[in-house]
Amino acid sequence: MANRVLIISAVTDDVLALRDALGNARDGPFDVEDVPALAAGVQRLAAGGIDAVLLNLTLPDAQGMTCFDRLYEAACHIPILTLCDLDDEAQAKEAVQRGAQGWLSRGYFDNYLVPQSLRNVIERMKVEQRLYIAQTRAQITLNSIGDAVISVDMHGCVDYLNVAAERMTGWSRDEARGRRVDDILAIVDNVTGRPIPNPLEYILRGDPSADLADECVLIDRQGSRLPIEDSAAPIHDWNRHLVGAVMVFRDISHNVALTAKMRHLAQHDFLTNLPSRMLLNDRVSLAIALARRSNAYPVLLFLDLDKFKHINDSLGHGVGDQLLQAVAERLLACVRTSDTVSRYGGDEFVILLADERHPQDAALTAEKILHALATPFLIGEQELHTSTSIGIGVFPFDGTDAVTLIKNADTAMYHAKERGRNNYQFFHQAMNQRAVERQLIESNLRRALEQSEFTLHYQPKVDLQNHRITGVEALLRWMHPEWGLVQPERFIAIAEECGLIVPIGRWVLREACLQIVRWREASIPGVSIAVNVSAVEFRQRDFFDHALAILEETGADPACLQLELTETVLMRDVATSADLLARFKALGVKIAVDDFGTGYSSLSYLSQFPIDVLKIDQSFVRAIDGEAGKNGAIVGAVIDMGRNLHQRVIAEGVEDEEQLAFLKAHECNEAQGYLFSRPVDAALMQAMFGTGIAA
Ligand SMILES: Nc1nc2c(ncn2[C@@H]2O[C@@H]3COP(=O)(O)O[C@H]4[C@@H](O)[C@H](n5cnc6c(=O)[nH]c(N)nc65)O[C@@H]4COP(=O)(O)O[C@H]3[C@H]2O)c(=O)[nH]1
Repeated sequence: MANRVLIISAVTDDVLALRDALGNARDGPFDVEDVPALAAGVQRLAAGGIDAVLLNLTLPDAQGMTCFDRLYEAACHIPILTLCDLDDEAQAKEAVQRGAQGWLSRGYFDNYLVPQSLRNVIERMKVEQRLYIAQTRAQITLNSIGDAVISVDMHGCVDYLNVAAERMTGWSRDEARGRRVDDILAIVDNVTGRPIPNPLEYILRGDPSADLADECVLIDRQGSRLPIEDSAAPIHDWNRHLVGAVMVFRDISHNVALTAKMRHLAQHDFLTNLPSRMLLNDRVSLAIALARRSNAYPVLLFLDLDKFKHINDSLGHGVGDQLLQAVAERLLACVRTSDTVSRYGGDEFVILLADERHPQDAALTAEKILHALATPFLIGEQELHTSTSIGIGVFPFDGTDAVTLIKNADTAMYHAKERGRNNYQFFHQAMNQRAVERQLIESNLRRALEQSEFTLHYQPKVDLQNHRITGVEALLRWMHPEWGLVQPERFIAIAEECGLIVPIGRWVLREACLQIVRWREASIPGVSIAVNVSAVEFRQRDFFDHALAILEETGADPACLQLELTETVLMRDVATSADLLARFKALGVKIAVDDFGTGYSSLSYLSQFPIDVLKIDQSFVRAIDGEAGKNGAIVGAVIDMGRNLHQRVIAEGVEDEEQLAFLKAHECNEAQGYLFSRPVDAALMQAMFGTGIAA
């Protein structure tokens, strides 16, 4: 099929032959003024299937060139040939530059160019144009994608870079072209930092399956490091011969940063930013593995803040959190950067001294920590005092794996707590016996209720003006069939931890109410019995309902029942406590604040509760040391405060006459202690009501 060529010519004679040769062409003559019409015509014809446009380049000046521009524009997608004099090659080249896809010498026509040759030229030009379009499209695509593309020839020399590759390597296409690819970028393994051969080399060597590093880093012209993900593929010619390779890579710094952030979050404590329990385990395992090959003795310090719960409960979690952050900072300042300070949970911290050469040196670090935490913390307006108990476990003596080592350091920490807090203890095997005993007590406690192994003892409270018994405190005793009498100090805390305190507390309350009724029936009416209520019990939603049911069921007079709660328990949730106390008050039940002076309660809050009795903690009473002493001053102040708030003040743990004299001198209302009587069983107590108190 013949090609359809549009011939546009200002002078017709030199293209007439061509027109004749092609048979189906259209032509001029045309003038400059005709250009707009021609442009419209070209466009129309282009849509109708013109194969090529032949322009006669005889318009010499700038104005003429502008005309050509318009026509090229109108003939978009159609190959444009330019006809010119051989002598005026420069002019023809300019036309090509402006958009013509080729040019023909007028000499062709003078020599009677055969139509077939012209058709070949047109066909070639059409192919070239298609190639041009495809190439342009590929070029635009390659430059608009975010991935970098570099291709090399068979010698590994760069022959192409897209814009992203220019940006990421720091080399422009012109600068890079012809250089070896290794000169313009280096790739190293992100983990080992060792250079990795460029994947293009594998391809050129015919080894596309070679193992490439998962995490690699590109080093650019300036030496900056950029994490990348790459892939490479061979380039073949039409004979399927390898002629080069292309590498595509992308900047994954954002992903790497995100992954690192997520890993950090997973491995660190949100509040203090210290390594979490999980990361600590890894570090301990690693330290143990390294220690096996060196002379190191990794040491673990297990820390628990003393009385942190009091601070958290009475001053709120916000203050507690800030204190933990401040403690974390001080701990970090006590160790080397190669050591690990981790938050193990709540108020527990574990420190790994990974490279200790002399295990006994851990004692120095422990002392440093005790000293660092001894300075009060200023949180907002509050000056807070805390201390810590530290357990120390040393590899390999106290455990040869992370779990055992941490567990034993924890056990040693408990031992430090039992030793009066604010001290450190190295682990030794005997401590494990203590842990075993805890376990044993817990399992036996479960049985004790069903087997009726509990009983209540009573300790009298004495009016200091007339030495009359004003009431008693009920104190739980556990008669174990094999172990004999077990004191509350050995089992109450364990019962609280495992939740058994709830059924045990209900038993105590029922038994105390039954005793109120029994004494009433024995003609000793109006004996007030104080019952200890632990935090776990008080927090039970149905605590009030159960207490009410017990009062109703036993028929005990609520006015004879007194609930003893520590200030910490009351301050935990002030609104709920106030509500609950108001409900008990409405029944006629009395409220006493136990262990007063040991918590952090704000007096303004305390004054909001309907409290009948303040019980001064026995630690203050025991240390009454004369008017000038600090504890004496505290006891005196509490007595004054209770009097002003119209509350009765009871001093606990009164053991000697000197204490009694001091309390009397300060007009303390009541006292309780061995000076008057130890806790005794109900029968002995009943006898005491008849005979009175000796002291
Ligand atoms: N050194 C000395 N100690 C004196 C003196 N006078 C009384 N004590 C002891 O001090 C403790 C006073 O009870 P607490 O402070 O409520 O402290 C009680 C209380 O917190 C808890 N507890 C006892 N019974 C119960 C109970 O039924 N329920 C709950 N939740 N806790 C109880 O166990 C703690 C210890 O009870 P106990 O061993 O019976 O110890 C009693 C009592 O025997 C004294 O002059 N000198």
